[in-house]
Amino acid sequence: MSDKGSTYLDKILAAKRAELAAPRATRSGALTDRELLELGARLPRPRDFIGALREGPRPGIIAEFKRASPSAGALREGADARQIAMLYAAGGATCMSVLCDKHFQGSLDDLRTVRQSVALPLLAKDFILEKTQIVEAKRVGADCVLLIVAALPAPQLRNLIEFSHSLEMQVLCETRDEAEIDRAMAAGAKLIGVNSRDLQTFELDPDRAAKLRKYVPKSFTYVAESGVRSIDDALRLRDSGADALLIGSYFMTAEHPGEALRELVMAL
Ligand SMILES: O=P(O)(O)OC[C@@H](O)[C@@H](O)c1c[nH]c2ccccc12
Repeated sequence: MSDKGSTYLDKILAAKRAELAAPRATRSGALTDRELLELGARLPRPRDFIGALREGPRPGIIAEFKRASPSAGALREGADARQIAMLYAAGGATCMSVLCDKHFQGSLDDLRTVRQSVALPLLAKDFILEKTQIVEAKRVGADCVLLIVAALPAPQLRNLIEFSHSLEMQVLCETRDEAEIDRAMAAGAKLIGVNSRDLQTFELDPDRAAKLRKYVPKSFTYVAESGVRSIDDALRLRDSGADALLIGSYFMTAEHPGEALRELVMAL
């Protein structure tokens, strides 16, 4: 891909900025920081996403609802968020992730549907650039939000982490190298993800999450994100010391997503 040097991530972020700049129907669109905090604080208290990963069997599985991806196209025709969520819960997922961005054919409505269907802690998987998005994610029932280090300058990253924490929401801070891991930890993240897929090119480096494990102290919770395509892949990541595995496509493309998940959980 990459016309004129712009990457997948650049394009998705540009689209997200345009979306955020457009007049919004939601109530939180034009609020001050203080009003946002007040609004967000009144919403129901989130579940303990990190606690579930640390207390459950290791590694915990964060099973992702993902209709499509820019690199692979549609993963599951007509995927139903409620049905998949119930299969994931019954199959033994520790937590769930729901893709909310339109480039993945996702939406906040999917997250709301999943929240109404299962009691698992939920991650809002979106490209978050501002506080309104965190309040909106909380409003539809997210317990944790994704913040991508490569998408956020350091002060903004710290600010969004603090804001999430003040709403009692947790943050999965996504990184791709040692420098980004350092930035995530310095910004106050407790849950650190390493994405084995490069969001600039969507290329997969299957060993990345295992290789970078050593840069994150055990007091943090470490998530290996993307690229699990077999039970062997999951076992390798377990053996590298990942606390949790974030898996989408493998389950979404399985004939029986709940069975594929159950088999994987049994093997770990
Ligand atoms: O489908 P996979 O390879 O199992 O990957 C899941 C998840 O890690 C991936 O969807 C993801 C990780 N970080 C992201 C950031 C934005 C969008 C998507 C992602």
